[in-house]
Amino acid sequence: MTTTTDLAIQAHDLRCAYGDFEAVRGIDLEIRSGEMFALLGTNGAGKTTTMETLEGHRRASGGSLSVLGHDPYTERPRVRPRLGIMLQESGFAGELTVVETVDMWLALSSSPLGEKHRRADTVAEAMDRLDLADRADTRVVQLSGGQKRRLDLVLATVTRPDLVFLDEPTTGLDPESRRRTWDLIETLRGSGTTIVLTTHYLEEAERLADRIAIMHAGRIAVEGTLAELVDDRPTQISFRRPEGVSSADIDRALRTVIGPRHLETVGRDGLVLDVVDAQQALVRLLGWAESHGHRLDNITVSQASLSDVFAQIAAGEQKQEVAA
Ligand SMILES: Nc1ncnc2c1ncn2[C@@H]1O[C@H](COP(=O)(O)OP(=O)(O)OP(=O)(O)O)[C@@H](O)[C@H]1O
Repeated sequence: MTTTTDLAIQAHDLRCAYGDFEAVRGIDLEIRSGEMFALLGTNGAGKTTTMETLEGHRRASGGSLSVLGHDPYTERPRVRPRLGIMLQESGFAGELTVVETVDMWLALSSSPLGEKHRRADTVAEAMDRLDLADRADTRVVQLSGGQKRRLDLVLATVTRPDLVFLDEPTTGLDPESRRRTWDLIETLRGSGTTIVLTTHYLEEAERLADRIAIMHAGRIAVEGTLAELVDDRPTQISFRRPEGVSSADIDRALRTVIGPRHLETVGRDGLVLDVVDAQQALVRLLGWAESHGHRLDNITVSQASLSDVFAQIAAGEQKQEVAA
């Protein structure tokens, strides 16, 4: 059982409004200490508003919220020193060098890492971790987009916060930089830091997050581990219709032998079956082909993914728009 003290963030019926418009419409969140939690959502779902409220930048318009045991808005001085925040857009002074920027950030932050010698060690270590050591004396204005993003991450984590908010940490990075950033985020989590992440890259959430919530229209549509989110979704088996077998014949045979949840023809002769038990369906499919002397080409089996879950939520959105 999770006790309240294990929770870094606890929200109940949290609401956030812009004037009369309620952007966040009553969400419940329980994020455990040391957990990596991904907050995803369709466009305009309310992720940024939620993050800003959790960070203490915005006052909730309803419900209750506790971050590290305090109200992040009214008790900001108690919460802020323990937070690291990586924003989507950083406002660095371009004329400062990388090391000056990190040093100034530490000096301004209310973190306990105040002493000068410890500060120097911390800056060097952080820059090293993020492959920015050879850019220490480069002016920020001269950094590439990817290097700026890594500097954002240095600033969010250099004070060794208990709770870090990462807002789209790998947007604009090439695949190699993205992978390196993922490694760093995993190292951060390994050190016991609680991390709340937003991202538009679903594979990023799949790879990094312990639990995932997908928001839609101000509410949390689904929430759980990746396995919980995809578990009751069908697996897809696809293959090419064997030569000499008509669509009607194969349709009849597959419905009898496998009984798929859904059967679809793709293109001229591609077939896609949604099945619940992939192993059983495959055995039956191959048995049927063998016994009838058919050859099945291009067989693929694909497990349901986060993108299927996301697509279904987004499709619900389109239906609502049409109905509206
Ligand atoms: N300052 C504001 N004033 C009025 N409405 C706002 C304001 N900021 C955001 N909204 C609205 O609140 C809703 C949620 O916006 P929010 O930026 O939190 O969504 P999001 O999930 O981060 O979206 P996206 O992924 O598209 O960036 C949207 O309908 C948006 O238009």
